[in-house]
Amino acid sequence: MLPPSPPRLSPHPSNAASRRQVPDGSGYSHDEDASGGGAGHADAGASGSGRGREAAITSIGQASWALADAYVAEDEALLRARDRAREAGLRPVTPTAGSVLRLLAASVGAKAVAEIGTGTGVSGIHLLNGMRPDGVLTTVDTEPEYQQAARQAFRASGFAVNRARLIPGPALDVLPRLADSGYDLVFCDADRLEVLEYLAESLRLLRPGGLVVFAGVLANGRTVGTGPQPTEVLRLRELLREVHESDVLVPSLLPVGDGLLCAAKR
Ligand SMILES: C[S@@+](CC[C@H](N)C(=O)[O-])C[C@H]1O[C@@H](n2cnc3c(N)ncnc32)[C@H](O)[C@@H]1O
Repeated sequence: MLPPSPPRLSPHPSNAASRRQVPDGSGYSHDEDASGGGAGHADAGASGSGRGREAAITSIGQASWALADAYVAEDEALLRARDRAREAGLRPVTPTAGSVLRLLAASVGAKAVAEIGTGTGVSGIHLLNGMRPDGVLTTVDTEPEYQQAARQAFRASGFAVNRARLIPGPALDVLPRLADSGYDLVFCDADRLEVLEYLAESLRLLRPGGLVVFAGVLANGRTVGTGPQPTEVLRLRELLREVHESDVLVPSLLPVGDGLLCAAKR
């Protein structure tokens, strides 16, 4: 059965597509051109055949993902930050992934969160929304102009200036300066080639019971793809293996957005 169409939950016009966007589990990342026929395109005329059944399932999947993203109801400040990310060619977390970050931050009662990859502040706002009212987000990015946009977005969302510490610079230079066991949650969303180093740093930064979260671990399906893959995909596979085999981590791989790998530190 198709999920109910939610008139009050329909995506904001700036999320809904001027381009046609296919919610296929990678949220807003997957654009389809106006001629249709993309990988996730439902073929209503083919019902009854195997292909038709598959198309119907895909269509239900798309509707479900659209509902999940729309359910979050992002406010104006978040939508503006999202627009700025799009203009900058960045790929922020999807609304659903953002809501998971908010949930996780709230679940651990996060007072201190470290974020690698500020972007224009989309994930940062979701994290701040879940953190304790006196919590501080420490967020690192190589690009000062993205951080300036994020600073404005945090202000527009109503967060006091002292709720966010924005540190410009390469993550692997900045992270060693952050305190051991000083963080409740570490969110990694920067350079996929460095994910193994981010994991090592996260284990040092997290208190016992803290959470580490990696965005984009499915790499648009390439992580499970066959054939030769770029180095960043090989790194992501190593990350998945390392987290899975770790004695100190309790992991879960959520097929949300482009894949959220979450793990609690024992
Ligand atoms: C996908 S965007 C982050 C999006 C953001 N988390 C959000 O959801 O709004 C990745 C960001 O990582 C930053 N970045 C890339 N390599 C980095 C590095 N080595 N150290 C710190 N930041 C880096 C980029 O400048 C970019 O802003």
